[in-house]
Amino acid sequence: MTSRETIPIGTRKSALAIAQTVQVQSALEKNNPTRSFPLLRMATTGDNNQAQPLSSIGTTAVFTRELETSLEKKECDLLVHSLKDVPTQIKPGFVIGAMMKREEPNDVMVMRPGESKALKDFGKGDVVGTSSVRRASQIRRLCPGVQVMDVLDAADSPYTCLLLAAAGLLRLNFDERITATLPPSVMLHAVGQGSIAIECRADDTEILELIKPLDHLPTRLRCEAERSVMRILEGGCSVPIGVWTEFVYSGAEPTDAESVGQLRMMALVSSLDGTEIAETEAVADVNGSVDLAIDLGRTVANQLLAKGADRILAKVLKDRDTTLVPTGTGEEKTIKGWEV
Ligand SMILES: NCc1[nH]cc(CCC(=O)O)c1CC(=O)O
Repeated sequence: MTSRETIPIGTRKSALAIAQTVQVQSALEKNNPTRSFPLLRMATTGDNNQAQPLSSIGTTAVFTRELETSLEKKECDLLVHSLKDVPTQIKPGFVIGAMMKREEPNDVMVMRPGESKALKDFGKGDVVGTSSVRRASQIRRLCPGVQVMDVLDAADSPYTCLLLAAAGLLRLNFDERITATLPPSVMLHAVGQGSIAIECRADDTEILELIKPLDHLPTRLRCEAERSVMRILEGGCSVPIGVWTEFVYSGAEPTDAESVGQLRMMALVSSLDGTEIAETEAVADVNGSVDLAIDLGRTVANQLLAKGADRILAKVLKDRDTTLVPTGTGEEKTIKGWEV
């Protein structure tokens, strides 16, 4: 087969999606100066139904399905996604050929310019803006009495703060709007948060070779471990699972960026009101092996199940059907989406 000169990249149209895709495009252009990588921009089910609950339009692949159809029809040869949005079970015939070096995976707090308030001082009267059930349940647990409101709900701004992913803000050059970065002792981030995934057809060896240099092993190992936890727990649906992964070293931290020590993972599953929680952690020598990273995820998932995660998840899924969620203030609100 002759090598392709023009390699279209499929992407969503949002500002964040385009910023991420341009990052991939630049890296590919740099490594392959004789080839071109035009962008093919598409709207997805998730983009077309922003006023509707994600749960009512289907919870899986709402941001990836149309892109995969286009990849299948060979209208494009690779897709760029936030790894966080990619279902843990990839459709047969497709693979994540690269997970790019992870941006800061943490969630952050954004307040009005010049304002700041420590989360420990949050309570009754404070309104926290987020559409994520994972962030909402952890913040309710940490700050009893706070009101959590969907970001889409507010006409004017009643919020003390918003909770968002650091990665999205950094990629859109809103660094200065970050009031505080939340460490894992405060909030565990979403599975895969902060990494960009490049998806291609599983049998397209030419593209697999082309994107291989963009795969970052430490990121791959961390994210495969995280996705393994989710795959076991979710049963196909988005649920409030928070994770944290890091490499730990017995001696001094090595200077080699690709070096991987022991992989440590923390994880939790929380009820929507934050009152019930299963949390755990584990460490394993993964020796650069994706299979061993996946095993660590399995161990963590089983520890969570032993601590009652299945009961909490069953309740969360039941609450999702009614879409009414207690806010901790005695009121009930409708969750518009099931972003994690
Ligand atoms: N939920 C939508 C979404 N999907 C990916 C990101 C940010 C980038 C990333 O997590 O890698 C965001 C925004 C956010 O959660 O604040």
